[in-house]
Amino acid sequence: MSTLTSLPAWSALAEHAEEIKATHLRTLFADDPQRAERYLAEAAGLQLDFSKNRINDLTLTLLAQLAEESGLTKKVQAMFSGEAINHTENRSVLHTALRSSSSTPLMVEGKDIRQEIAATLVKMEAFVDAVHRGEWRGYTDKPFTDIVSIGIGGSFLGPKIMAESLKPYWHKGLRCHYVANVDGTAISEKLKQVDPETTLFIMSSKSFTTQETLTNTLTARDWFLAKGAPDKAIGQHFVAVTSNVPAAVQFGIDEENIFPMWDWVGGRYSMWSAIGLPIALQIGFGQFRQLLEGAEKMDQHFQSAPLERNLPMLMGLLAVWYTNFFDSASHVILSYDHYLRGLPAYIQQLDMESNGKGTNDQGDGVDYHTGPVIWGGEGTNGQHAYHQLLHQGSGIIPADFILPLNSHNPLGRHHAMLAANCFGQTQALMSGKTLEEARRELEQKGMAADAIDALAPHKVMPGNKPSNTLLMNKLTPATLGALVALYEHRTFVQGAIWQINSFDQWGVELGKVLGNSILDDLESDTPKLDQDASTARLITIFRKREI
Ligand SMILES: O=P(O)(O)OC[C@H]1O[C@](O)(CO)[C@@H](O)[C@@H]1O
Repeated sequence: MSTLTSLPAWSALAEHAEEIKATHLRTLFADDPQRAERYLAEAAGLQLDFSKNRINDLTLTLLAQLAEESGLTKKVQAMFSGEAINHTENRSVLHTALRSSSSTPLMVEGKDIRQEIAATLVKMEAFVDAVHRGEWRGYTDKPFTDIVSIGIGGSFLGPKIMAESLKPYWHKGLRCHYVANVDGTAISEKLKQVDPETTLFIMSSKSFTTQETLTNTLTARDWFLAKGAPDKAIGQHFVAVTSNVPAAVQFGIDEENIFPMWDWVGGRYSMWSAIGLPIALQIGFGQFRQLLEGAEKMDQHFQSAPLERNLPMLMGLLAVWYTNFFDSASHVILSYDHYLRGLPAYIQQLDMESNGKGTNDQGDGVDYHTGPVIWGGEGTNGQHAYHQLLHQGSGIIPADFILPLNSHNPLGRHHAMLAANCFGQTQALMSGKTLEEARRELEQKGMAADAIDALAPHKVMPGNKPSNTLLMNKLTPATLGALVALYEHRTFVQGAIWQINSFDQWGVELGKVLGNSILDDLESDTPKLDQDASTARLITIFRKREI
C-alpha cells in the first residue's frame, strides 16, 4: 500500500464514495434547497457552480482532510516561494513569479529573479511598441504585417491559443501565424501566405535544441534568403526567445534580439514569459499585462481562500475524487465560446504532460490512477457528436462547461441560445431521463404499447453525471489569465495529492531519441536496421517508397 492510499482520509473517502454512488444527483438537489447557492464560489472574475457534482458536505470535508493529510498547503507555499519542487530536474517552479506584482526579492540560485522578470517585460514592451509603431521595420523599410512564430509544445500552444482566444483585442494590421510541426506542409503553407519584406520570425524554444523548431527556423531562413533578402537582414527579421542564449547566438540570432526565459519556468507554463511575445504583439502590451494581472488574482486566491471557496483546490480535489473513487478515466472541457475553442487542447497539454506520470515522488510505481485523459471542444458543436457518450456512455466523464455571460458578437438571440444549450446540457447530464419519463413521453406521442416497450429503454438517460460550470462576465485578457491560472493550479493540486512531480516530462524523451536514430537509418546509404522487426520493416518500406 502506498503512502497515499494508506492515509485515513483515503479510506474514509473510499467508504463514503459507496454512499454517494447510491445517491442520485436529483436526490442531492431535492434534499438540499440551498445546494445551488452553497456550492457556488467566485474568484478573479470567474464563478464556479460546482453544485452538479456527486458530492455532499461530507465529501468536501473528507477531501479537505485528504488535502490536509497530503500537506497541500505546504506544497503550495513551496511552489510560490521557489523551492526546487521539480526535484527530478532540481528546479524551482515559478511561473507564478512571472505575473506577480510583488517587489519582495525572490531568490533563485542567489539571484533575485524579480529583476530579470521586470527587465524582460521592459524589453518586450519596447519591442512590441516599436513593431506596432512601425519603428522596427523590415529590410525594405516597410512595417511588419505578419509574425511567424516557430516553436512547439509549450513554446507554441500557449501563444497560439491565447492569441486566438483574444481576437477581439487584436492590434490592427498585424497577423500572427504559428508553426510547430516538423511536417514540411505546416511551414510551407504559412510561407505561402506571407511576404519576406514584411514578415518577422520569432523562434521560441526554451532549450534551443528542439528538432522541429530548429528545422522549421532553418527552412524559414532559407526561404527568406531565397526570396532575395540579404544576409544582413536576418537580424531585423529573426528574433528568439530562449533560456539557451549561446545556442541561439551560434544559430545566428543577434544577441540583442534574444528574449530570455529561465530554467524555473516549465514549457507548458511559459506563456507568461517572453514565450508570450506573439500574444503581446497580437493584443498589445497593455492588454498582455492584463492577462498577467488576471492570473495574479487567481494566484492570490489560490494561496489565501479557504478550501471550500477555493476554485483551483475544489476543481483539483474533485478531479481526484472522480479519478480515484469513481474510476473515471477522462475529463472533458467544453468551451461555450467560439474564441475559446482551442482551450481544451491547451489544458490537455498542460494537464497530461504534467500529470501523466506513474512514478511517485519516492520513486515508486503508484497503485492508484493519476492523470486522466483530457479532451473536449466547442459547444454547441460537440452536442451533435460526442455528447452522446457523455449522456449515455457506460462510464463517468466529469465535464467543465465554460461560458462568458456576454458575447463579443451579440447578434440577436445567438448568445441566449448558446447559454441555454450550455445550461441545458449540464441539466440533462445531472437529471437524465428515467424509464417512466421516457415511457410517458412516448405515450403522449400516441405510440403503441409494444413499440414503447421496445423503444423506451433506449431513451433512458441515467443522469447523475457530474459537471462544473465556469462563468465569466466577458472573455477579456484578465478573465482569460485567471482561467488559465485556475487550470494550472488545478493541475498542481492533483499532482500534489497524487505525490507525483507535475513539472518534469521524461516520458517524451525516449521517442525523441529513437526518432533521431531512425532518421539516420531513413537517410543513410548504409542503414543499420538494428531495431525491432516491425520498426526495421517500416524503415525499409519508407526507404523503398516510390517518389
Ligand atoms: O521550448 P523547447 O525547449 O523547444 O521545448 C518545446 C517543448 O518540448 C517539450 O520539452 C516536450 O518535448 C515540452 O515540454 C516543451 O514545451
